[in-house]
Amino acid sequence: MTHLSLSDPIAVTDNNAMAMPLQVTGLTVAYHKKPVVQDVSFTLAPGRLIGLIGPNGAGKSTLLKASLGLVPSIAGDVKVYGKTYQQHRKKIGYVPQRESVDWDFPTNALDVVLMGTYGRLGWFRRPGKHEHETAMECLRKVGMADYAQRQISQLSGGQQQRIFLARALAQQAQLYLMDEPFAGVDATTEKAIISLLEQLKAEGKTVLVVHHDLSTVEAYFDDVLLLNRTLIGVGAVKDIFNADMLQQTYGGKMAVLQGKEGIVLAGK
Ligand SMILES: Nc1ncnc2c1ncn2[C@@H]1O[C@H](COP(=O)(O)OP(=O)(O)OP(=O)(O)O)[C@@H](O)[C@H]1O
Repeated sequence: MTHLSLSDPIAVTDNNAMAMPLQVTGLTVAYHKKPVVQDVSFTLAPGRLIGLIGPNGAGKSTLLKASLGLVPSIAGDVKVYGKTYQQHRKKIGYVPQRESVDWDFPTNALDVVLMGTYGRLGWFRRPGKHEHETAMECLRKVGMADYAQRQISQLSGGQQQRIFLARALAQQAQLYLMDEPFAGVDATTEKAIISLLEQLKAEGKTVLVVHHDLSTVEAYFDDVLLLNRTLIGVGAVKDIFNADMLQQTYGGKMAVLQGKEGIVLAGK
């Protein structure tokens, strides 16, 4: 029998070397027995910005929440870098819808961003100097350093959105799931957010973004997921973001017009 000494190289077989950031297979989620996401399967590749597109009530938020284990699924499987969400929790950063949060909670902006560092700290360790510096750096990146001590209830909607992004950045995740980060923000904030997303992509991270403005999809994203309870399509924007696929996604609710400036939706 041979024994390894401490100086021997240890061969590690990494079964997950090729594991993708997010792999969803046959996912079905129901509220009160009514399926709102049905048999959805897709894989997200590393270093991509992906738009999750679909009409109101299509199941976009539910799909994100189910991927994170925040709502139970009744069928299917979700793998994050080849493992369960619980095993790779630290690799995912989640930006929920702004309305889903109690902004009257008495805390300041810096503390909200510090919460992003908790996952890396583990139990019983309080954030120290290093975590404070990380949180301040993230606030700087979203242009909110001057508001660090401000109560979150006293921030505007767009500023709250930036704080959420800073918190996600502080998590130093590999995969980000963002629920409408552009909702209710002005043009300057929108530009700041998109340049942040591009930075994350340049670092090899994957960002899935629920997005409603069809006129910016081609400019912002590499890929799209088209959802209306079932998955209508997934792929590169240039391949599947077209009037025909959008008609299938939005159904009779909208007329999809191909204008000079891109896709235009008109209510019927
Ligand atoms: N907690 C819940 N309990 C019961 N039904 C729910 C719950 N959350 C969402 N739903 C329903 O599930 C469906 C999908 O909702 P979801 O919020 O995932 O859609 P969405 O695509 O994100 O919509 P929007 O674009 O309007 O934000 C909707 O019909 C909604 O009413």
